[in-house]
Amino acid sequence: MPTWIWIVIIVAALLAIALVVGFVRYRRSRVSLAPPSSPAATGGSTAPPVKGGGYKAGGSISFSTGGTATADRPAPPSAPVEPATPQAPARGTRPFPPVTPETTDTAPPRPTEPSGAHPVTDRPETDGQPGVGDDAAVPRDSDTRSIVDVALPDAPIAPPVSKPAPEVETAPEPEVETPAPTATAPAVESPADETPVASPVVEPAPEVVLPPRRTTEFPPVRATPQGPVVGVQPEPAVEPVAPADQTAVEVDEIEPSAGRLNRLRGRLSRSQNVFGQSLLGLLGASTIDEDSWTDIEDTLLMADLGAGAAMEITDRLRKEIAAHGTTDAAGARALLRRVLVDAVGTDMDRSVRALPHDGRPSVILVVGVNGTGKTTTTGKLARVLVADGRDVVLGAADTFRAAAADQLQTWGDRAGATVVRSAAGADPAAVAFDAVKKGIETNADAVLIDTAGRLHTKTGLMDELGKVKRVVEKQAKVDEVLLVLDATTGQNGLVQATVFADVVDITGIALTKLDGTAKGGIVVAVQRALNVPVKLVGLGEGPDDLAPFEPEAFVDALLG
Ligand SMILES: Nc1nc2c(ncn2[C@@H]2O[C@H](COP(=O)(O)OP(=O)(O)OP(=O)(O)O)[C@@H](O)[C@H]2O)c(=O)[nH]1
Repeated sequence: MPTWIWIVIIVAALLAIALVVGFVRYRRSRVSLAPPSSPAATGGSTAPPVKGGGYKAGGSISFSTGGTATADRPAPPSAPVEPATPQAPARGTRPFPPVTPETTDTAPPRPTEPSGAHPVTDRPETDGQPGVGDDAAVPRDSDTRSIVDVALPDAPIAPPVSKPAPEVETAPEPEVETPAPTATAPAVESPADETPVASPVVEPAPEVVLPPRRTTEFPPVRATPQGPVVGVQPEPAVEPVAPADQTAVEVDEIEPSAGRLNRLRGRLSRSQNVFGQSLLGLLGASTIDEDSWTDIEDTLLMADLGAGAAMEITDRLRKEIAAHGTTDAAGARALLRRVLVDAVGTDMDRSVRALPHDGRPSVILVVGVNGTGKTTTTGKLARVLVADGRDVVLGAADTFRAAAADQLQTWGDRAGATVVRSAAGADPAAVAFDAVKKGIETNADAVLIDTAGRLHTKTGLMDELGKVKRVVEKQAKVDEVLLVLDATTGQNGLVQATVFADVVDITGIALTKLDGTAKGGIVVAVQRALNVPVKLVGLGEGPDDLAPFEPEAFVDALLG
């Protein structure tokens, strides 16, 4: 036979082999899912369809003591930690979606911004990226945006709060007569110079009115003339203190924290179902091909999981479906649930270190960018503690925004917690010091310190938070540094979170406004970026809309 015939035969044979191999590989990359006609038809698949999808976490917020254990970092998440900069995927086939500056785009002009303009426009070097001190939401510096504007949901009449009425106290004599520094520019000081300046504490004396009455709104906070000044009066930077008229305040009935999540059922699923339904829609298709996997990864990215997590979840889901030979939508859904729960992490200590130890109150610093919900979360947490029978002192160390102390005062009054505050513009560290001092003197269980986040430079933030922490630790250990993050700001919030983590040792995250976003994947992203667990989630503006974060309930709500 001539040579050319042999060559033709060999080439034809090679082509045939290549075709067969290509077809087999193509078939393997497709996963066919079809609804089972019967259990037998599905090989006895037992995964039941998940119903409801509401946030059904059964537990209450769990508290623990700090003490020596608090020096330890929480256990790392099961998944590997991504680099701190979320825009730089560790490995990836697609670039991370650009950060959408939706907040800065849509935020109205800030009338009370000191410079008269948004800081982003002031800082061209940021290239439009958010920075420390940028508002997470529409700025609310005016007195018109405080908790007094928030309507409370109807609450059933509950038994009276069985806490003793806090004593009416006069402001203590300041221990140090050194002039207080003005708060506009906290100076970097050596530890030796950080003897806190006793601020002119305006001690509220919440009057407990028994029996408690059903209330649906906070009474307006009425300004009263400034009381006599004790000690050295710091320069008021914004406006004089307008303490609440205590006689007008009633103590709320507070819902017990246990079981309250039933009331929040559905809040999360309503906002997140876009994400969950998209994923389930893709997985429920009759075939899942390469394009489907790409769409699944994109959906995870759009939910703000971060590039690394989105790719890992997609890869693992793909492998699991292939390994289990899953051929039905319910089975694929069960696998998706398991993969997502693992990504969120079930082995992290999510208890809030709010219980006293060593004969001293626990101290919790609440930090975060302004507008994220720090004051609200501080107030909500105080309510949970008080409902659990704890004595709580609140420190209004957010002295930057004039209304912040009033807002916290209202939360404290309504919950029956003591509030330590000072004039606007006072040294936040002095207020924090006074609050802890008060907590120790009154044998309180927990001192929650609300701090300001409006600092336009990392150095300023470091100076202020660092000083607050150091000054507090002259008296008691800081057991928990709770970073409050606004879930609606997504990756923007994540950038700011990493800055805070550089400044203080964050021990827990409170993710607020999860009721208003479909980007619940930020839970995974922020845990990976900071290596710190999400401990609390805010699911509404109501006073009891704070819930413990429970991975499985959260994922169930995502999947609707
Ligand atoms: N929907 C919703 N709104 C929330 C939640 N948490 C807080 N908010 C609202 O977010 C807004 C800002 O809350 P604040 O507690 O004042 O925020 P902040 O971080 O203390 O702000 P600054 O004092 O300016 O630093 C308020 O209108 C709150 O009612 C939440 O979980 N869900």
